[in-house]
Amino acid sequence: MNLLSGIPLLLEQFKALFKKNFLLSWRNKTATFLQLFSSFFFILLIFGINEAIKARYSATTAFKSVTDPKPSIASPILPCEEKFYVKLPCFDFVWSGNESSRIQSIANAIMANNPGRPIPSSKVKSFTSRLEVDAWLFSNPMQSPGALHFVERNATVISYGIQTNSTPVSKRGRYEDPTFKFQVPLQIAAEREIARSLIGAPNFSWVVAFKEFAHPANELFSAIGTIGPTFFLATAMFNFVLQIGSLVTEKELNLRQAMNMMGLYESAYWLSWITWEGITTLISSLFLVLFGMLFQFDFFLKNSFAVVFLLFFLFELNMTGFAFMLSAFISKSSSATTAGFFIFIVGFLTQLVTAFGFPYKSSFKKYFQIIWSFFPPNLLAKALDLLSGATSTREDAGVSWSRRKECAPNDNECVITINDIYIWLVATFFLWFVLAIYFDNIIPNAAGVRKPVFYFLNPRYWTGKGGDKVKEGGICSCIGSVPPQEQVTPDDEDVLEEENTVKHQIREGIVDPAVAVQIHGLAKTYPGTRNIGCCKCKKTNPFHAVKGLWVNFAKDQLFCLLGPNGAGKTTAINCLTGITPVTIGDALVYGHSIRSSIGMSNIRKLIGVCPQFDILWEALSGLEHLHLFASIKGLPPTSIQSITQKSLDDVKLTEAAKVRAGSYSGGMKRRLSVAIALIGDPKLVILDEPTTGMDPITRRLVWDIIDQAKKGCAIVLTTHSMEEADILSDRIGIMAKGRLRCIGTAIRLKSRFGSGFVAHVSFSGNNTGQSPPNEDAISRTHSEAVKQFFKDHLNVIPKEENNAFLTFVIPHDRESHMTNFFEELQDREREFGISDIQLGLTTLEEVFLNIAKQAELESAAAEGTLVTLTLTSGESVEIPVGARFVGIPGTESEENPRGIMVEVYWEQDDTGALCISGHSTKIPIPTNVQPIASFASHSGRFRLGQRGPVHGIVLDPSQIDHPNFH
Ligand SMILES: Nc1ncnc2c1ncn2[C@@H]1O[C@H](COP(=O)(O)OP(=O)(O)OP(=O)(O)O)[C@@H](O)[C@H]1O
Repeated sequence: MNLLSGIPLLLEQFKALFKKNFLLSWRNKTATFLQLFSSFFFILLIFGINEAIKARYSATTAFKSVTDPKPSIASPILPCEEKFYVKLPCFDFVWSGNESSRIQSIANAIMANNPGRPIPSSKVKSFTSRLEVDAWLFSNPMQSPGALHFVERNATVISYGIQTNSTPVSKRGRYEDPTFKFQVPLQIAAEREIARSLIGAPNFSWVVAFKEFAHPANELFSAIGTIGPTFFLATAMFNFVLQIGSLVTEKELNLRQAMNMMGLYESAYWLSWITWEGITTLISSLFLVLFGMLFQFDFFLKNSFAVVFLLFFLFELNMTGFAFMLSAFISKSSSATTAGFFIFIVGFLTQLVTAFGFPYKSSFKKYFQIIWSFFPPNLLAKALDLLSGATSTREDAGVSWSRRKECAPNDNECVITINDIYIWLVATFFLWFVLAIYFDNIIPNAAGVRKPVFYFLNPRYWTGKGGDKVKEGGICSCIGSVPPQEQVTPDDEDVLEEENTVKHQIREGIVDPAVAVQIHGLAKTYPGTRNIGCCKCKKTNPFHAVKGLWVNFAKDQLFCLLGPNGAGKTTAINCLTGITPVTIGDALVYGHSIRSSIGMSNIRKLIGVCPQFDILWEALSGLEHLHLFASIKGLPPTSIQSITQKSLDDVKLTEAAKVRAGSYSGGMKRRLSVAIALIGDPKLVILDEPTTGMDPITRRLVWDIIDQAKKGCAIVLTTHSMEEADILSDRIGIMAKGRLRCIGTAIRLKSRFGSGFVAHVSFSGNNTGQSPPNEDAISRTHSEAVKQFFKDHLNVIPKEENNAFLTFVIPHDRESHMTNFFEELQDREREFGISDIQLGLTTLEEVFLNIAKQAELESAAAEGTLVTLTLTSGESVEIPVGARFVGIPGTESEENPRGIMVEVYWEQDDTGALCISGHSTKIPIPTNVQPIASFASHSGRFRLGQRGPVHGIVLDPSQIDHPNFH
């Protein structure tokens, strides 16, 4: 099939990723709703606050246009109880000057002539002097709203003064104005009665009225200008948090890595995100402006639509770029909200500072303005200030599109215009976007790999001819020097032969057309790092995970890589897929080197990978996953539909094709991962534990699929299921401790590393142990006879036995006697009471365990790892992990001059580590058997009567040939 490449592939990938982004947003409706419509709630809130403030000032005419102001007549002296805050008993007024009878009569006239309410004398208090009044006011606060001080200068001059409590107080949202409520009535009454007294006309009078100026309605408070920056920043934060969350989730769940492995172009990835976010930003800004107009804010109605819309669009777009940049530093999607909250708080504070005039005033240095403008919320605050200033009064016309480059109407300083703010927002958006891509490259990805800090200075990077060299560890971590790996010649003849074949092919330049992947000397050392964190220094040691792998993977074959946990299988696979850089050596996949970036990009077109853990979007269906990965691989768009349908049929997911992967069972997810790996007929398929979590029926189905996929491609499979390896593989390699320990077909491995053949003899009759005593005795006789027969002919004793069956392990060296032996045994079946004889090779599991034990033994020898073997007889000895034959120190006697030994049985625990499961009966150590040299240093030190552990003597298994041990 011809796959797309170049620009058509880029476009196809872009379309598929854009669709994926759309589907993810569509499925996450609540988040998308908030992203698009959160502005409505904030505009509604601003509207509510605006209305509340207007209502608060409703008593004033400030918000109304007044052309013909109405006079208001000054009120009489009010009862003191009408003061908002007063202490009872209270006085309507107090006065001084009561030594003068004339003043006395003026005060009495004030009380008697108060319009509509003569004041009783109990509500008035008189004093001789002003000082006495002050003393009384001081000791009786809040008991009188005002005081009058009269002084009779001479017959024609009476002077007076007024004191009022001028502190304005409010009650239920209404302010009390002490001047108009108490001072003016007292003043009018005092002047009136003084005038009457001086001119001697008791009815002399005049009217005083007050009028405000005629004035247009004022927009005294601009809610948008004052609280708008904070609220619109909050609106943008919804987008911000969701964008960081989406980007980081793809990194965190290795989804991006999976797409990269399948050949995703970085450019398609970024382009799809920025386009999608650009569209959502455009729509949400449009809604914001429309909601503003709907609520009839002058800000939105008077300023040109284009001016306001462009401001919000560019601001939100800028915040998107900012989110992209920050996402490079965040590795957990759950941290997105924290990052968003932090930016909001910082933005809120800097906007507050901006609202106070910093730094957009001519008095501030230019560089303050430049630094301040790098943070988008500050630019928004300034723009909102300018635009709301341009609509602060009814007469202001706002900023039109053509006037965006001019100073805003009420901006006297004119340090920055709306157009300047647009330019800043666009420029910094590109800056954030470029930084986002840069940081994404130089900050370690999920596999701990990054590009060098100055990678962009390498011309080869831009020409696409390499320059994609990667590094391991963070920027702030010092990678220690990688210690060289010692070159070890394989012990195993097959592994050595494979190594020599590969070396020969390389030396002679032989290109074997049957070979799909040629791995030569591939080694991977995870470097030790020293991370300098905030308060601590984290140090890790270098670790040799793969120690020189030489192997060919043939076309049309399945190579199964087995090995205990931590053997280095996944590391080797990650090197092949380009996730992890190799330390030494190389691999050629269909001739393309994994060490070259061009080679790697060609390899990505050839491979399909089913990773160890399912890498799927919970919200996308199986069909959508296959469509996406088919497009990433570059399958022609016309064929995608039929190919994906077939893939789904193959893995029996047709019925669940449209169900979201999040609701798939573990087995269904694995099947989908296998289908993704096989889509587009890759030439090399890498399946890392593909059948984990599958039930036996589904597992068999997947085995069939894998078996069929072998045609035309090479498959590398890792598994912990020996049955799977046995059934599927053409060749098996078992790795342990980073090295290939054995290689060959399943039969070859069994015959070379298994302990031989397993014979299973079952007896007829009731052998359950419930049989009558005479029958029981007969079956015991049969059993003893068969045991003797095996002992006499093959020199083996049963490995397992009960009344119903006997199991014997027959070593390979007795293979020549077996034909005659079993013929005779079959002939004498009736005589021995045998119902069934089964003969088979030992299992792959046994081979695996033997190899694992051997590797553990080697590493224990190197590292000196010991475990305690407690014998059934009660003694304890320390033995290296994996040791099979162990001599017990201190058991030497005349009868057994070399002492006693046991065979130790090992099994693997849940974590794959070896642990002791039991031991054989004790037998004398044969004279020819020697301890293994590498363990001699701590073997056999007999400590009877001394402190400290007793170390067992590790004996060489190749020298032991005792029937008890087979
Ligand atoms: N990034 C890393 N840094 C340091 N050591 C690592 C890193 N990744 C893996 N290792 C170590 O390398 C060794 C091999 O790991 P690997 O995952 O390749 O084993 P495996 O054979 O695939 O095991 P499993 O069967 O459990 O998947 C392990 O000891 C592991 O701890």
